Amino acid sequence: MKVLKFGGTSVKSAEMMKQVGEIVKNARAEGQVAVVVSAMSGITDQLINVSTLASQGNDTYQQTLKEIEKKHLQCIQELLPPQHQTRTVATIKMTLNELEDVLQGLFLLKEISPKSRDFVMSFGERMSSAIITEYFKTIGLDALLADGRELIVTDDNFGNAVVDFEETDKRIRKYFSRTDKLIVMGGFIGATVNNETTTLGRGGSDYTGSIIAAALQAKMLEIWTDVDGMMTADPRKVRRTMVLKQLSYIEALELSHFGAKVLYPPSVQPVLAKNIPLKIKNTFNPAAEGTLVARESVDNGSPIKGISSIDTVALISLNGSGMVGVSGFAKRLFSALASGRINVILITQASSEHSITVAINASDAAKAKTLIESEFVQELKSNALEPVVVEQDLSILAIVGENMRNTPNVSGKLFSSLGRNGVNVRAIAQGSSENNISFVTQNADSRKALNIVHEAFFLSDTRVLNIFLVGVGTVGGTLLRQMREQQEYFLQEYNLELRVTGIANSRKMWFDENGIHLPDWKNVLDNNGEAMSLGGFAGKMHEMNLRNSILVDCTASEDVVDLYEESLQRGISIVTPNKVACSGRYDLYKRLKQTATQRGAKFLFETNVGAGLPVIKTLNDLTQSGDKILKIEAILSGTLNFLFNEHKAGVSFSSVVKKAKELGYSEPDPRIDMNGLDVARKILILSREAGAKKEAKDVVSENFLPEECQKATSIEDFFTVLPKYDDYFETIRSDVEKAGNRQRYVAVYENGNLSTGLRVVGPDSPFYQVEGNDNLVLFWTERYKVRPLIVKGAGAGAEVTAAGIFADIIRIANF
Ligand SMILES: NC(=O)C1=CN([C@@H]2O[C@H](COP(=O)(O)OP(=O)(O)OC[C@H]3O[C@@H](n4cnc5c(N)ncnc54)[C@H](OP(=O)(O)O)[C@@H]3O)[C@@H](O)[C@H]2O)C=CC1
Ligand SMILES: N[C@@H](CC=O)C(=O)O
Repeated sequence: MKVLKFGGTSVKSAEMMKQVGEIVKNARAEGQVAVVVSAMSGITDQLINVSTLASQGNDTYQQTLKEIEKKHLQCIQELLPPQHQTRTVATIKMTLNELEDVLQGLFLLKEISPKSRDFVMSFGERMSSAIITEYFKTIGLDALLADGRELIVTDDNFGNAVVDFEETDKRIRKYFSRTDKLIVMGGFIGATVNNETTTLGRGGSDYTGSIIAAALQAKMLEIWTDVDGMMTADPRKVRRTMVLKQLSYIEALELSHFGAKVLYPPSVQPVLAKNIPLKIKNTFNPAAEGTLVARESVDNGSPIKGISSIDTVALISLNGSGMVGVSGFAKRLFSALASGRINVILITQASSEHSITVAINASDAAKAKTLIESEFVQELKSNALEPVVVEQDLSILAIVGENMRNTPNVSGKLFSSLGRNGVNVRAIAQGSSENNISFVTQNADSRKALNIVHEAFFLSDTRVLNIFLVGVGTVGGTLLRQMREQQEYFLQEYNLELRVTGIANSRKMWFDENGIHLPDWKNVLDNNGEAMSLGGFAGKMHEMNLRNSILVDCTASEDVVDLYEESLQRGISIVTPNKVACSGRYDLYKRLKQTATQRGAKFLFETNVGAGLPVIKTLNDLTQSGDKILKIEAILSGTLNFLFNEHKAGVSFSSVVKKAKELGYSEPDPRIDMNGLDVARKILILSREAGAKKEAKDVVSENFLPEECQKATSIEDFFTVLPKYDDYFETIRSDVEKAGNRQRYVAVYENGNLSTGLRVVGPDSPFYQVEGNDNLVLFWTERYKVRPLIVKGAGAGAEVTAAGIFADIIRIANF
């Protein structure tokens, strides 16, 4: 004997009932079958609605009643051949007349009891089972309709009736022993010994199937629904979920308790007790393998089987020194909650015994608080207890799996992945069975947390980086092109998905949680983008709340820097070539680094010095390995070096400056290169990274830009003024060249002193042969005392800078 239970979506229409007919026919061909059906999808809610409206004296219930009738009659018309329709239509009409009478009674009395509500709710299953039984007969199945109320005996706890298994099993066995026919019955409903209709709780049709299967010692219970099986997580909230092939009863129970709606939790118990396998199958896709629930858990390559969540949770905490060492507090707390029939979902108590926290349904919070306050009225008055604390807008997430038992580092992996992404955990519970670790987070973090944990346990070989890029100019635009070219490579070779989820320039911003199609970013931003505001950008990025988020700042703006601290606080990493933050006030630089460390986020700015060259990394490697920096001497401006190398006889200085801008070497405003500010910022950053507590004012900096150029009102204006000084620069250049020397702009950090300035260097200087837009950095250290450690190469340009930013982004993936 096999018991097949079909849910509401499986019988929602004539078309679906035909599909059910096919499935049942195939099963029947292999042996004895019993079928349990739910009400047609949506009908139970409509029945609750009509009963509420009627009991409120609102006659619009009649309208909904008509809709219920229409849906069933239409189904009959589409499903049954004409000669079978009359009898079934008559049955349904009679049933609906009975319902109408009951509703009329509720309307007149203006009241409803749990008992009459159960009676009204029973009509959904009664009608769907009657229709499908008739249909089965038309396709050659020897179907016989059974009424659940004659077989399932319960107490009178209406709405959630408790089954009398002894009597129920007896009746089921007797009923089935009298016939070989295909028994069809509506699930969800039962009756008391006095024949009062009861219901078994929402989702109770699964339970009916399980009760029948257990009573008949069936070889299998199949739950046919609208998904391919139990998933590793809710697919509406998590992408790339997987169907679980096999679960143990315990795992299925744990997952369904914590919100996986595929299975109604009580339905596991009867089949578990009889060791009857349960299979979850998809009526819409019968070929899919489904999920088998059996005694044994299988190894699926992960210590956990799934993650589930409940999003309507409140925490209630009882704190106070009066609890310490005093027995009976917990008992009184739980008795108070039980007296209000309040279900406790999670419990935590600190070993100091100073506090107990329970998680309950949010809708019970006010009632729970009142009950607790009245139970502990004396202790609260005497301050032995602090006022009861209620926290709302919370979610519980649970990871579930029998293989967690005795597997070290499951909780380590769970909480470190959450911590790295800035998800705060409010409460934790793990049973000693180690089947489940539950934790409480803010509602706003629930979806993100699900994705983080899912990725950590099921997609450990695949990671997603969600990138929010502000600044899509010379460097940012090149970065987008490089990422587009490498996206496929990272996915294939490293299972790393680079998803650009937000972009902005100073005018427009655009977001796409699924990743912006990079070949089109410009069009999309220009044509679809909304007006840019930094508050709006940050707000949207925080609202999206995606795991592994990175804010990439490719502007030269001070305002964008204002976004860093809150982003890091929220666990969003920062990658930037913008030097403003690290060369601004020392306390901001320090705070950003500390916040990143505290929040498990990264703050990476390798391209602040030397563009794509590994200057900061080299310095960090030296200091972290215990070396001591004695001196840093460096050419740090690619633009200035380019100017000194390309300015030749017959080539005007101003034309070379223009070229440096066109080639993307200079700052958006080239005066920042030429007045020495860019180099001053870089040497300041290196000194800070070497451990010095320095401010911008500590850098003695030489500006060789004529005052009129400096004072130009705009960049355009600057380029108009600059040619006036071509002769001035040419005189300096030719004098230096005549003497066999070259000009260089050199920064030095030594003995705590910082300076930058022009130098005339001869062929014996290491700076003489630094070509094009190259940088050269000499690190003199305790270990590199005789000859310095040298970093050399292109120190400016969009390609190398974007590559350095890209490398920082990838470093985050590799942490
Ligand atoms: N070029 C190089 O070799 C190197 C550059 N860097 C640094 O890279 C950064 C970017 O330089 P680069 O690409 O040349 O500059 P660009 O001027 O070409 O691009 C700047 C981008 O930032 C946008 N932007 C400016 N202000 C804001 C704002 N407040 N909000 C949103 N977007 C803004 C601009 O938008 P819009 O177009 O609308 O104005 C533009 O998209 C600079 O900090 C520079 O110091 C670092 C190392 C090397
Ligand atoms: N403008 C800078 C670019 C990198 O910071 C330079 O020329 O070095």
